[in-house]
Amino acid sequence: MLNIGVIGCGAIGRDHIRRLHDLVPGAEVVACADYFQEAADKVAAQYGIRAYASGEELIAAPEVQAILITSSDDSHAGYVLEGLKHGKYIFCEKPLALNAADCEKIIEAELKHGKRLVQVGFMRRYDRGYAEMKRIIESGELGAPLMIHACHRNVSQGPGFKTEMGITNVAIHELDICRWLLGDEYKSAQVLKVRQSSLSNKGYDNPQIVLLETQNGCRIDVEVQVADGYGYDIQCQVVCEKGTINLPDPYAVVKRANATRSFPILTDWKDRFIEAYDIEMTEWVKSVENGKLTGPSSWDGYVACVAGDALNNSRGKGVFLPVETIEKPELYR
Ligand SMILES: NC(=O)c1ccc[n+]([C@@H]2O[C@H](COP(=O)([O-])OP(=O)(O)OC[C@H]3O[C@@H](n4cnc5c(N)ncnc54)[C@H](O)[C@@H]3O)[C@@H](O)[C@H]2O)c1
Ligand SMILES: O[C@H]1[C@H](O)[C@@H](O)[C@H](O)[C@@H](O)[C@H]1O
Repeated sequence: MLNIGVIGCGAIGRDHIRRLHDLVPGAEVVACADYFQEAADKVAAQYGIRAYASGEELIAAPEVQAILITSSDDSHAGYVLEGLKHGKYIFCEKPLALNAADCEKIIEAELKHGKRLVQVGFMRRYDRGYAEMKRIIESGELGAPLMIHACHRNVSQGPGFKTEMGITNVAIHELDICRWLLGDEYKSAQVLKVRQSSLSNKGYDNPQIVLLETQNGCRIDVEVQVADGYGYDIQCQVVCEKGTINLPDPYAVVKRANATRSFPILTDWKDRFIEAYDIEMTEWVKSVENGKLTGPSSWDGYVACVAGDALNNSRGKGVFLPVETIEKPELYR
């Protein structure tokens, strides 16, 4: 059994605890912590586990063999570095950090262990639709990929949302999945402010358009809507030389009534990617037990943040900025 401690008992923290407890073989959640003690106490009472007073105490606890970080974005890098100090396996929800500089510190600390200890929560890599798209691209049957048109639409945002988070919190998924699908790296990036939705009247840009160019010359555009008012809608089309590949919509029953065919659109990431999260957690636990992580690495978390930095720095400038990484260490090749 892998004894796991979870830092962050909010929406996804509780969802991952449920799946680790109910579904994932070989996993046991033994501890939790949250900035708000009541949140941790509630989860601890529900599962009969120990609530620690801080993330740091949980990380240091001898009973905790592996750490799951599901606290807010700005706390990730600090907890990952703390976990690495203790040489523990860490699953960190996306983003790995708020910027590339913090990711570099994580890479440096992980390299000292000579093995991978960190996995990043880019769960789309475990989604059946994206996996099949990658298989088709790699088979070469449609020729070279030329372009990706994608969109990432959320229903609404809570208080405190900022324009930059449209990149670091939201589009970060596309920044990972596009390079993974294409097997290519980014060359330059630019974010555009376009005509604003009246639903965005809360102090942040909505929509924004993310533009990327890859080293092989592919062009990528991602529409980022953080408040679309209608549903959680993730779309992706890869245009290849001899055809196109589309991410399937999630399963939905079609209703025929009142001279209309209709089907529901999901509103929550929890439901949209439920299968991907299940597979992600199962594979993570298996790979920790085998002593060899196989999922998205600190390097992947870093590259997404390098592109994210370029995008956020480009805002309002009207130019593409270069996406430049450090040399890729052998550990991540
Ligand atoms: N992979 C995905 O699709 C996915 C989906 C949802 C959320 N996430 C990521 O997971 C994280 C949590 O998201 P959420 O939707 O559950 O948010 P949330 O606000 O519902 O929960 C965050 C929890 O972390 C706690 N917290 C905040 N700062 C903390 C700190 N310094 N130490 C300990 N606890 C702290 C909060 O009190 C809260 O209970 C975010 O980083 C988010 O980007 C990823
Ligand atoms: O934290 C969430 C999560 O990562 C979702 O997958 C994403 O679609 C949302 O935009 C983001 O706020």
